[in-house]
Formats: sequence, C-alpha cells, structure tokens
Amino acid sequence: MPDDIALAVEGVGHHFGAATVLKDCTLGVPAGAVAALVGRNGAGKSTLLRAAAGVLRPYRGTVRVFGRPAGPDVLRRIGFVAQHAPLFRTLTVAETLRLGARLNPRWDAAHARRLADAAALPDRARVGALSTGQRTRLALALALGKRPDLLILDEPLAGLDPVARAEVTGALMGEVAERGVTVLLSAHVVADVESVCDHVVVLAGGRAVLSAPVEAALDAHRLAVGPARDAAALAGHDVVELRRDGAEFTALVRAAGPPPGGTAVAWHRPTLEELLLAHLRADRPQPAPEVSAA
Ligand SMILES: Nc1ncnc2c1ncn2[C@@H]1O[C@H](COP(=O)(O)OP(=O)(O)OP(=O)(O)O)[C@@H](O)[C@H]1O
Repeated sequence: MPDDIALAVEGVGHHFGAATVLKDCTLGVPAGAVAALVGRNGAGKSTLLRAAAGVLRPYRGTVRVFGRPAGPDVLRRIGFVAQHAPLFRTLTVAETLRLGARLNPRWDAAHARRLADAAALPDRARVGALSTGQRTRLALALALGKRPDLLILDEPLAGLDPVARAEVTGALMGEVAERGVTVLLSAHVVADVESVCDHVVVLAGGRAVLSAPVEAALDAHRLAVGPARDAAALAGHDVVELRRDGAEFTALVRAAGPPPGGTAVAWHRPTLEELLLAHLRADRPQPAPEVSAA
C-alpha cells in the first residue's frame, strides 16, 4: 500500500556540473517513522532532502511521497524546513504566520499559534532579530501549521544550545505522538539520532548504504574485536570497515548467522555510534539491501 511508505526514493542520481552528488540512491521511509539521514559533510543530504521535498528535480530516478511523485501534487502534504531555517528576515513573527496562512490551504492557525506561543516567540519581533533557536521554532511552527503528513528537516538541531535542542525535539516528539506525522531529518550528532529517531539512513558515496529501523540495523551487524593474527576469522563475512590498531583489529561486519568460534575474536552487537561511524568512515560504494524489521 502506497500509504505505508511515506517516502520512496529509487535509483536517484544528481550532479551539480561535473560533481556527482547522488548515484543510484534508493531508500524507503515507512509512514510513522522518525528517520535520521546521516552522512559526512558534502555527502548529499541536503540535495536528497530537497529532492524528497519536491524542490529539486533529480536528473535520474524517482521520488514518491505516499505513493505519488514528489512535486506539486504532494507539496501540501509536506512540511519542509531547509538548512538554517530560511525565512524572510524583515517580517515579524505574526506576519510570518499570516503568510503561512495565505500560502497553505490546509493551514491550522490555532496549531501554529500554539507552537509559536510554546516557543515564547514575541509576535512583533522581526525574524532577523530572532536567535537561531527561536528561528528554528518559528520555521517549525510554519511547517507544522501546514498540518503535513511528512516533515522534512535539514539539520534542525544545528547551532542550538542544549535547552533549545530539548525544546525542539520535544515539540517534534509531541507532533509525532499526537498526529503520527512521519519525520525525516538530517543530523550529525549521534546522540540526537539516538534520542529522537527510530529509523536510520546512512548516505555515503552518493548512495544509501544503510536504510533500516535502528534496532534492526543494530541486530544486523556485529563488531568483531581481536588479535590481528585472528583477522582470518573475518573471511566470508561482509566487512563494512576494518581497522588495525597495533596488534589488534576492530571490524564492523554485516551479521550472517552465528559468529565463528575457535579464535580469540570477540563479537558484539555494535552501539549506534559504532555502527554509524564505521559506515561513514568506510564510504562504501555499493548499496546495501534494506534490513527488515523482523
Ligand atoms: N546548488 C549547488 N550548486 C553546486 N554545487 C552544489 C549545490 N548544492 C550542493 N552542491 C554540492 O553538492 C555536494 C553535496 O552538498 P549537500 O549540501 O547536499 O551535502 P550535505 O550532506 O547536506 O552537506 P553538509 O553536511 O555539509 O550540510 C557538495 O559538494 C556541495 O558543494
């Protein structure tokens, strides 16, 4: 059913001039998920989010939102906050919300007002005079006032102090709990991913090398640590990243069956940080299959 998958990206490729940013990128975000998009600087996260929001048309592949092609038809179902929460700096908070009402047929003024009040945004303050945290809260109120089914946020927590981070994630979680909105947000801080997200997408080498529910992703990997002389125990395993440190090695592998015995190698379920770091460092060119939630 198309409505089970909020966002389906298939074979998307995009380049800016000679620089290829996305290559055969495929991933799915289930409806109701809070998904983190993780990737190194310049990995193409903003490009992918803009394609998902329908504001950038990729050169190749398809992007579907609740089963329909991204673009004008589904725009009203999407709330998009681009990087640095761009808003009109000369407008006041009240004028910004009124603009939201004018531009969006499904506008929920009471909801936008509640969110602005919860953020203690002064009606008459100019956007240009707001702090980064206040601007993010206003951009969120604007995006959520649309009553979107899919909320796409490009680094919503960047530049926020710990209190503002907690307030923004609290507002997001409230929205998810009350309305079941699907969220896709890009993030650099593993703790943010851990505290907010239940699904993770890792973008590396222009592809989604991992796209899965967080717990399933952790279950599907093992961290192997052992003496370098036992590195042969990795033979036959799908190694994501292998690092040697003196006489020891550490490897992240895709788990396939029980770990082999007979060596001094210890096999652990990785932490989310170990999983993400290994994938980001490896920057593998080949795509990984989706991991099932089972
Ligand atoms: N409009 C554009 N014109 C030319 N190059 C662009 C444009 N937008 C992005 N790029 C380039 O595409 C690459 C990917 O950029 P993108 O912003 O999507 O990455 P990102 O993963 O969001 O990075 P970051 O984490 O640093 O925000 C970068 O090399 C960037 O310089």
